[in-house]
Amino acid sequence: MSSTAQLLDGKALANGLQTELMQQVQVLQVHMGRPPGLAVLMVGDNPASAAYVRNKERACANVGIASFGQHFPATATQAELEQAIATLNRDDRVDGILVQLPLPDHLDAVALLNQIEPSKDADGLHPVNLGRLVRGEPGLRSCTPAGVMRLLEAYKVNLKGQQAVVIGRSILVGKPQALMLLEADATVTIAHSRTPDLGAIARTADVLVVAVGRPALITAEMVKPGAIVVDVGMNRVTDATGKARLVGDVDFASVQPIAKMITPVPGGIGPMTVAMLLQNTVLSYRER
Ligand SMILES: Nc1nc2c(c(=O)[nH]1)N[C@@H](CN(C=O)c1ccc(C(=O)N[C@@H](CCC(=O)O)C(=O)O)cc1)CN2
Ligand SMILES: [Mg+2]
Repeated sequence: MSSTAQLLDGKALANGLQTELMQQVQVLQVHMGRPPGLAVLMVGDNPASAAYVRNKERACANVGIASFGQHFPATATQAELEQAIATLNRDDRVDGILVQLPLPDHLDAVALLNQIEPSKDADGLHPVNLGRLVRGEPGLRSCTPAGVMRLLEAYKVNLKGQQAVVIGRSILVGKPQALMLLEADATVTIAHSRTPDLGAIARTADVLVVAVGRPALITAEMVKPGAIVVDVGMNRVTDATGKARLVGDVDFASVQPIAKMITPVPGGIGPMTVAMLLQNTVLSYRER
C-alpha cells in the first residue's frame, strides 16, 4: 500500500485571507476615515530580512493597509530606535508596529519589543500579549504560531485530545505555539535541541510542529505514520547542482509518504505568518 500526505496549502489560504481582509478594510475605512496603518522597523541590510519586509509591505498594499516603515542603517543606536517607537506609539495613523528580527547584536531586541504599545503590537511579542495568551485571554497573538493554528483549522484538524509535539522553544514560535495548541485542548510536549532522543518524543506526535532552523532535522523514522506534520523551518541551502533553494526542518521527501498531512516549504507557514500580521493590524484598527 502506498499513500502520500495531503499538502496543507498555506499560500492558497493566505491569499484567500488577504482578499477577506481587503474587503473588510474597504468597509471599515468609510467609518474610520482613514486606512489601517502598519510600521515595520528594519535595521541593517540582512538580505533575507529585507526580502521579508518588502513582502510584508507588498501584502499591506494589496489589502489597503498604509505602510509607515522605516529602514535604519546597521549602525543605528538603541536610543534612535526607542525614539522611533515612541513616535509611532503616539501616531494615530499607525495601528501596528513591529521590529523585524533578528537585529544587529549591539541592539537589545527585548527592550525594544517591550516599548511597543501593547494595542499596536502587531507581532504579538509584547509581554502583555504573551501574558494574555498564557492566561487564555483575547489579545494580539504571535503571527507564526497563529498562522499554524489557522491553517490546521482550515483543514478541519481536530486537536482535542491529540498528542502535539512542538520542537523548538523560541519566543517567536515554539513557546507561543505550545500555548496555542494547549488552548485547543491538545496534550502538548515541548522538545528542543537539548532533548535527548528527539526521535522518540517526535514519534509520539499526532501533530508535530517543527521550528528549529536545521535542514532535514526530522526524517521519516522520527514521525508516527499518519501524523500531521507542520514545518516552520526556513533554511536556505545549496543543492547538489549548486542551486540555492529554501527548505524546512523536515526531510519532506522521506516524510511525505508516511504522514497524513504536511506543510510544504515554501508555500506553507511563511505566507500564513504574513496573513496573520495583516489580520492583527486590522484587529488593532477595528478596536481603535
Ligand atoms: N518581527 C518578526 N521577525 C521575524 C518573523 C516575524 O514573524 N516577526 N518571522 C521570520 C521572518 N518572516 C517574517 O518576518 C517571514 C519569513 C518568511 C516568510 C515567507 O512567506 N516565506 C515564503 C518563502 C519566501 C522565500 O522564498 O524566501 C514561504 O515560506 O513560502 C514570511 C515571513 C523571522 N523574523
Ligand atoms: Mg526555535
